[in-house]
Amino acid sequence: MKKIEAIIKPFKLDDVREALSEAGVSGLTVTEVKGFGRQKGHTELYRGAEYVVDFLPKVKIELVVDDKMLDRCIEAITGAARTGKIGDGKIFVTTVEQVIRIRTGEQGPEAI
Ligand SMILES: Nc1ncnc2c1ncn2[C@@H]1O[C@H](COP(=O)(O)OP(=O)(O)OP(=O)(O)O)[C@@H](O)[C@H]1O
Repeated sequence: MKKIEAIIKPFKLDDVREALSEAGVSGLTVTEVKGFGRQKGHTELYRGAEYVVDFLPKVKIELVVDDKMLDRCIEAITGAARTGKIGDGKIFVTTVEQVIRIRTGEQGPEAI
């Protein structure tokens, strides 16, 4: 099982959610976040050190999927979230050891 964390532009959330639903995703978590990448966010010099003084609002989508769904989900997110302009975001993928559905006690891919 894999966890996908995607940081996207907030106005792309509906498109990404729709694309992921079409890809067969059954659940996800969305959080409003702030951040900066290589090109956005301003830096300031203060006593010789650089400080970040500006964070841009972004949306973080988290979903855990079966391994065989991973590529399809990444394609859905990149296809729906891309504008081609800077700040389109990033996708991080990590391995998930266990998933438990609290109501039933199911574990593993069945619990996703
Ligand atoms: N290495 C990172 N770790 C954690 N979050 C990150 C990282 N890089 C980017 N982010 C998050 O992703 C958001 C979007 O990143 P962004 O698209 O600006 O990255 P970038 O590398 O500058 O890409 P681009 O060249 O397309 O602008 C950031 O605002 C931040 O929240």
